[in-house]
This record gives sequence, structure tokens and C-alpha cells, in this order.
Amino acid sequence: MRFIHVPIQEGDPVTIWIDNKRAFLIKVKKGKRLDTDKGYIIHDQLIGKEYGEIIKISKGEAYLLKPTPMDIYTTLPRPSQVVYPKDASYIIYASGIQPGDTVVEAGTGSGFLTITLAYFLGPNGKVISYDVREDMQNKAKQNALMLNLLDRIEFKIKDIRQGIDEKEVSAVILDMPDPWNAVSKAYEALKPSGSLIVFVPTVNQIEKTVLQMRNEGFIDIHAEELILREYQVKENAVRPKNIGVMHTGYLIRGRKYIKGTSL
Ligand SMILES: C[S@@+](CC[C@H](N)C(=O)[O-])C[C@H]1O[C@@H](n2cnc3c(N)ncnc32)[C@H](O)[C@@H]1O
Repeated sequence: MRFIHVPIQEGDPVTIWIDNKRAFLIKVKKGKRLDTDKGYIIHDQLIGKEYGEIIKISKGEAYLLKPTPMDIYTTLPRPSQVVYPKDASYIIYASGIQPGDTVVEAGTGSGFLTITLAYFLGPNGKVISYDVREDMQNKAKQNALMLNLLDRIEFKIKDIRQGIDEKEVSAVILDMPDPWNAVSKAYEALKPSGSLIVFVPTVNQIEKTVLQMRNEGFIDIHAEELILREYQVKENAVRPKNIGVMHTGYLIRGRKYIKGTSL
């Protein structure tokens, strides 16, 4: 099998991986330089290389990787709490969305879920992302720009509780303090059989949200928590890591049915 050499060009995103504690997501720009405690990298030296290659730095080596959504968690700034990879990937699976679909979410926050959705939905898909705070969306835009995903996202400064402009969307995803107040708006925006997914950090928010979903025309409602444990792998000392993210939040999912359908 022959591999096609696709050279890295100016404007391409690259994850510079040195070790598990040192990964940097950059966008290649002529004349720029990345400084690390293991040495520096002049962006110009990356042009013409390909993803997967190794380059020399003053205190060792760095690997050039094509960024994936996983890299945003280790590299990009997060001014808000974010949806973690274990929850984001389950959201995609449980919602049944497919590349090319349109999905609405609120709030944008740091844009981590937005970016993951945009990456998955592909060039024909669209994420419509609502937030009440412009400063949050500006940060999220910078993050999305790092992966060249801005053209798959529409950012809106709007309180989603006031209504969703889009109709017939495949899924609505809510990560905001009072999601129960947006459930009726999600119902109006969704295609019949579409999914509402809600992420909440406390148990108290589950009950209010689920009761509201039951009242508003959702079925197949579940409240779940995902627990992920990373392992340290050292010779003769393989065991769960004793530090890491212990709690993220709870996921609530349900499907829209058509109210009042005759039998
Ligand atoms: C926890 S952050 C979202 C994090 C985001 N999901 C991520 O992965 O980066 C919650 C966001 O919801 C926004 N928000 C709160 N109430 C809202 C509302 N009624 N409509 C739209 N956005 C809202 C906040 O401004 C905040 O940016």
C-alpha cells in the first residue's frame, strides 16, 4: 500500500507532541516560533513535513500529529467548565446524529463540545451554538479557528430560553445552568424523533430536567453518568492513576414524539 505524502502547509493545525505532559496545538505561521522547556520550534521548519514525522529539538524529539478533538482538551484555553471527551463522545453516539446533520447547542462556553460536534458532523454539517456571553463565544471562536472548523459553526448571541430560530434540527444539546427552562424550545426546534441531550454537573438538576422533558413531549428518557479511569502503565506497577478528573457531570437524553398523534 502506498501512502500519499500530504505536506504540512502554512495555516495547517499541528499538534506538537513531546511527551504526555507536553503537547502543543499550533497553527503553522511563517516567522512564528514555539518555545517549550524542551527546546523551541520555528514554524517555518514544519512546512513541507508531514503528520506523523519526528523532528529534532534541543532536548530531544517532537512528533508532528494531525490534531483530533482529544488534543483540544490538553492544549486549548478553557474559560468555562467544558464537556469532557467521555461525555462528548457519548453525546454523539446517543443522539444518533450523522455527518451532514444540523445540531443546536447552548451554551457555547469554551467551545469544546462545539468543536467536537463540528469535527464529527463534517464539511456538510452545521453546529448552531447559542450563548448569552459574547466574551465566551469570542474565546470559543479562537479555539475553533485553531482546528480550521469555523465554517461548520454558526455562533449566536442569544438566550436559548427565548427560543431557537432553527427548525427540524437533528439534535439539541444543552449545557447551561437551568436547562429545564429551554426544554420546550428544544421540542419546537427538533425533528420528530430527534434527540435532546442535557449535560448537568449536579444531581439536583437531573430531576427538574427529566420532569420537564416528560411534560414537554419526550420519551425514552434516561439519566446517566459515565465513569472513565485512566491507568498508569509502568513495568510491574500497572494500576489506576491516583489523580485525574473524578467527576464531570450527568447526561440526560430523550427523544421527541409528536404530541397528539392519532392512533
Ligand atoms: C459550562 S459552559 C458550556 C461549556 C461548553 N459546553 C464547552 O464544552 O466548552 C455554560 C455556558 O452556558 C452559557 N449560558 C448560560 N445560560 C444560557 C442561556 N440561557 N442561553 C444560552 N447560553 C447560556 C454561559 O454563558 C456559559 O458560557
